[in-house]
Amino acid sequence: MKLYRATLMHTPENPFAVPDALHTLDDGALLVDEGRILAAAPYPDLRAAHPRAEVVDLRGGVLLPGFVDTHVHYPQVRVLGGLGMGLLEWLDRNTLPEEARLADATYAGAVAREFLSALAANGTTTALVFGSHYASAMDVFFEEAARTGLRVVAGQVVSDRLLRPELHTTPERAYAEGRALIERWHGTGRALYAVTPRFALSASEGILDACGALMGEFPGVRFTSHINESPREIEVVRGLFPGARDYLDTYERAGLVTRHSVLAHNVHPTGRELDVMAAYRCTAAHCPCSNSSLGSGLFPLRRHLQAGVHVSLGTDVGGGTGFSMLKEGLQAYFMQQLLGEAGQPLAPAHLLYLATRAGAEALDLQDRTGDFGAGKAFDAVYLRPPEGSTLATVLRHAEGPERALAALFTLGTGADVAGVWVEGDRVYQRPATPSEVRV
Ligand SMILES: Nc1nc2[nH]cnc2c(=O)[nH]1
Ligand SMILES: [Zn+2]
Repeated sequence: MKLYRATLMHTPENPFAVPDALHTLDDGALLVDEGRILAAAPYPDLRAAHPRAEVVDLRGGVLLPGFVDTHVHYPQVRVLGGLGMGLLEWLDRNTLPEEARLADATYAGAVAREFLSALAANGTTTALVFGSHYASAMDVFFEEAARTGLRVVAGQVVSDRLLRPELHTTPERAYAEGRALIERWHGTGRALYAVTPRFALSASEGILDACGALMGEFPGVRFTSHINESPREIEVVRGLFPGARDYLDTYERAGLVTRHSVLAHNVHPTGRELDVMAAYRCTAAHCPCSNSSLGSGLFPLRRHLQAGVHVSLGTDVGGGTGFSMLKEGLQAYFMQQLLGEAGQPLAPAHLLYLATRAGAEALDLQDRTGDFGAGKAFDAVYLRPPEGSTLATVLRHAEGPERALAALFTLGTGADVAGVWVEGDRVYQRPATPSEVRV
């Protein structure tokens, strides 16, 4: 039994729905046994009740639930920073040539290790990972993920048109390879499988039906894809599916829109699409850095919330600008500010919820992770800025927890991540500098 003593902040409830959803404990503690949280309470109370528990002293920083990144591409870590292009040109010139290199499983293994260590180093403990087009690269990925201890929900990406020939498969092969991967990896350790057609633009009705067949046969499996990202992409999809009511319908008609579906972007939805997404209780994964970088547009968060659509956050590496969910939170805030009257004002509690609990809900993992409630796994990120940094100064002078949390999102980076745990296992520890005591 361990007591993690720290300033605690979490959002066990949805701040878009209830007031006072931000829970904080200044000198708090989590009582953890075998990776599970038994209690969150003021440190003196838990210490008195459990005098023999080992204390892990994390004072001087803030302990948050581990971040949940609901849209991030494993094969794209090496092509981050491809600026100056819109979505379709960026795919052709920057991204797909790299994705083709993952045909080599040794290359894929090196990329997987780089990708997973970047997730952990940024405090992400659970990720919905867009995979590779190659089944061999997915086996390598799941093996490496198991080694790190991170929670991953991931799947082979499938496409059968309009990319590069070496990235294309067939409906039959997509089904057979998907089935084998699900049987090998879904529910193995901390991994789950997500059926993942790249987007309707690169998927025929036949391959979407093959995806639907997998979803029908394996009810616990998740679904993810892209939707309504850029105006040009939407126009091409309209031409490819003349019978579809809209972009969502290309997935809906194949049985791919469910409570277990996470659709990335949705920057340009119609009213019907929002209503249908709300009815199925599926999620829109908002990727604000990617939308800014690729010039995709300003995400209509308020329209999503008004329609009742659940929204989570994703980094969209490599269309995005890195692995930091703090940066995504800040960029989400900026974009709502820029929308003026049409924007949704975001308080620090909203940013924390979007980066943690909302992602857990998107993946239907809210009983396991996303906040510090009793019974949840101890999945956590310890943010402790280096002495002398601007963030350390601002935190020291912050008037109250909301201001401290706002400072973490405004100024925090990967350099402030001092420790990360999944189910009580430490998956990242910042290398000690000479002036720093290890935690
Ligand atoms: N942002 C983004 N959008 C996509 N649409 C289809 N593929 C991709 C991708 O790799 N990144
Ligand atoms: Zn993406």
